[in-house]
Amino acid sequence: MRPSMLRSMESALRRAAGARSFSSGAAPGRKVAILGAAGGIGQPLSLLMKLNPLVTRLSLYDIAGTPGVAADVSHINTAAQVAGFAGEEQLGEALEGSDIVIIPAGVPRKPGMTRDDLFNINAGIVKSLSTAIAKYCPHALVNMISNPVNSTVPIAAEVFKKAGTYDEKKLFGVTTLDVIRAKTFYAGKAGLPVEDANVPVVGGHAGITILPLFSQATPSTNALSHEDIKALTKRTQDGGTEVVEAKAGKGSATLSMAYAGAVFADACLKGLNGVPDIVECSFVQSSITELPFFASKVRLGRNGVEEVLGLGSLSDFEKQGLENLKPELKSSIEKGIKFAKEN
Ligand SMILES: NC(=O)c1ccc[n+]([C@@H]2O[C@H](COP(=O)([O-])OP(=O)(O)OC[C@H]3O[C@@H](n4cnc5c(N)ncnc54)[C@H](O)[C@@H]3O)[C@@H](O)[C@H]2O)c1
Ligand SMILES: O=C(O)C[C@H](O)C(=O)O
Repeated sequence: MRPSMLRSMESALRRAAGARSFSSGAAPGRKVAILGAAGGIGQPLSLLMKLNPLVTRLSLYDIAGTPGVAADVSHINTAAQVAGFAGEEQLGEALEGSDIVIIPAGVPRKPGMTRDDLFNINAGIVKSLSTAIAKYCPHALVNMISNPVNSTVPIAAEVFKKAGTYDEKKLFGVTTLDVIRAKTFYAGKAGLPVEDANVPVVGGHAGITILPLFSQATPSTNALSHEDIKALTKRTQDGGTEVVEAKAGKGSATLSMAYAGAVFADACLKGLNGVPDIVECSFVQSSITELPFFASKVRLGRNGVEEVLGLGSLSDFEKQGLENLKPELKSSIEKGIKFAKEN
C-alpha cells in the first residue's frame, strides 16, 4: 500500500472515531474501558477507540483473549496507553479510574432468535459487570451495547440503585446503530449525500420498539412516498435481523456496531470535556413518555445527560408507531427490573 494511501486511510479512521473536530490539546486525559473487548464488536471497537485522540488510557477486558487484542492494538502509533485484562480477578483493575465503560459483553443472536431470547444469558453477565462498575468506577458513564438493550439498561439501573451509586445521567443504552442505519437507508432511497443525512430514532432497540422519525429527517425531501417511508421504517426496525440472517449463524452486526459504539463514546467524551451542543439519540431514563426508559435525542455534557430532548412533532404514522411500541417496551423494561430485583 502506498504511504499516501495509508495516511488517508488513517485520517479517515480517525474521523470515523471522532466525527466532530475537537482540539485534543485542550482535552483532559480520559480512560475508557471496554468489557467484552475480545469479541466480534469488542475488537474493532478497541481499534476505533485507540484511534480516538480524546482517549489517553484504553482498558480492554474480557473473560479471555484480551492480552492478545491489547498487544495487537497497542502497537498502533496513537497516544492512548492500552492495557489488557482477562478474568474476573482482573476486572477491578480494568475498571478503576474509568471515565466511560462500554459494554459489548454477551452472546449475539443466531437466525430465528429475537433479542429477548438472549435475556437468560446476557442479563446475568450485565448484572455482574454492573456490580463491578458500582464498586470500582461508580462515577463512570456506562454505554450499554449488550442485548436486549431494552432490558439490560433497566438491569444496570437497578444494580446501581441497590449499590447506592445510581445516577440516571450516566447510564446509556447505545441505539446509535439504529440512527446510522436510518441515515444510510434514507439517504440511499432519497438520493441524498449520506454524510449530510440525519434521522432521529426513538423508542427502544428491538423490532417495532425502534421508531425512526423520517418526518424529521434532514435534509428534507419530497422524493419519498408514504409507501417508501413505511418500507424505510420496516428496514430500519429489521436492520439487525438483516445482518443476523446474512451472517447465517456467525453472529450479528459487529463492524457497523463497533463504528456506532465509537461514534457514541466519542460524543460522550466530547460532552465530558465540555464541548457544547453534542446531541445523540440514546435509551436513557426518561419522562418524555409514561415509560421510565426511552430512546430519544439527548444533549450530552460534563455530567453525562444534560437534557433529554422531547419527541418533536410526529406524523400520524409515527404517532401510531409510538402507541404500538409502548406495550412491548414496557414489558421488556419490567422484565429487566424484575430480574435485577430477584437475583
Ligand atoms: N446495541 C446494539 O445496537 C447492538 C448491536 C450489535 C450487537 N449487540 C449485542 O452486543 C453483544 C455482543 O455481540 P458480539 O457480536 O460482540 O458477540 P461476541 O460473542 O462476538 O462477543 C462477546 C464477548 O463478550 C465476552 N463475554 C462474555 N461474558 C463476559 C463477561 N462476563 N465479562 C466480559 N466479557 C464477557 C465474550 O468472551 C466475547 O468475547 C450481543 O449481546 C449483541 O446482541 C448490540
Ligand atoms: O440484531 C441484533 O441482534 C444485534 C443488534 O441489536 C443490531 O441491531 O444489529
